[in-house]
Amino acid sequence: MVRNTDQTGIVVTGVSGRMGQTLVRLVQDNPRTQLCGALERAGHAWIGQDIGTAMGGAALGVIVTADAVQAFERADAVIDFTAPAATVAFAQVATACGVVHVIGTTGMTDEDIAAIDAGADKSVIVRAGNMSLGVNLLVQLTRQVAAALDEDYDIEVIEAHHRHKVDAPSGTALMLGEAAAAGRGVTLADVADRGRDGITGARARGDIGFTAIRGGDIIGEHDVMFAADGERIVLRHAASDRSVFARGAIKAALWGQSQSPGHYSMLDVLGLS
Ligand SMILES: NC(=O)C1=CN([C@@H]2O[C@H](COP(=O)(O)OP(=O)(O)OC[C@H]3O[C@@H](n4cnc5c(N)ncnc54)[C@H](OP(=O)(O)O)[C@@H]3O)[C@@H](O)[C@H]2O)C=CC1
Ligand SMILES: O=C(O)C1=N[C@H](C(=O)O)C[C@H](O)C1
Repeated sequence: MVRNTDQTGIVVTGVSGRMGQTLVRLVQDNPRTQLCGALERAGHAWIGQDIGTAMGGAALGVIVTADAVQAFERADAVIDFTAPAATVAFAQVATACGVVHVIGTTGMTDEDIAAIDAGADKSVIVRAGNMSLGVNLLVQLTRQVAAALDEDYDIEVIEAHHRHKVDAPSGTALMLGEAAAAGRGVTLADVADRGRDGITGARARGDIGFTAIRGGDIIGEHDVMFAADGERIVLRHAASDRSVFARGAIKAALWGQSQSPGHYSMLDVLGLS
């Protein structure tokens, strides 16, 4: 693969995954980006194969590798939708190689995020539980509606995803919960009600509740409900194609090229912060 210096060179991690394959296609289709690396975990069946043929199409001239250092060294950005442990490890390599790290991985602990942020004084990190324009607008709307309504309105975040998803609540649900809490001027950790089961007692005033549905091939649906006596407001986003997340991630990788080191969100990328 010969690097085209007119294009932003992108490495995609977890290339055999749902988001990995979507990203490979969209990076390849975007005239401003060049796929210059394809990563999978050591021992994966795709290692050593051309990513295009591994995905069932034409060869793209990029061989799937488990060597992150070698892949990141010749890139401008890495787009990473994998798993928390992998993302923490990739963050160290991205910082060492000076590439923009766009992180879509969810389910991270506070310790994982602190480990990733350790590199933010030296490199550009863009992380968001949801990279779509629609959800980031929904985040802003949620904050505004929560600020306008008092605690007579019970806030519930309801999310639905495919049967393979391993983390709950979703990263998006947590973003929406944070936005609702910020609108109310409270800390989410103090008011979050997650995983009701059994004799839970009545709902506490001011709580923000979470419900996770898992089934079939649902790509990602999120409702924020404000329920009061006599009326209900529901803000809703439904994704019907993973390309909405991939397009946002590519936008972040391009935007990150002209930023100073730091930890950014998709709201920054979209000018909504
Ligand atoms: N922020 C956003 O907008 C979005 C975020 N996501 C998040 O992205 C993540 C991935 O989602 P999805 O694509 O559906 O999941 P998949 O399970 O389909 O894909 C994850 C990929 O990462 C690979 N992987 C895991 N560990 C490593 C490693 N150490 N090195 C290299 N590759 C590794 C997996 O390989 P293997 O199969 O061998 O484990 C797999 O190919 C999830 O956290 C999800 O919540 C998803 C959509 C949108
Ligand atoms: O795992 C997924 O699929 C998705 N994960 C993200 C999340 O946890 O919110 C974003 C999107 O909803 C799809």
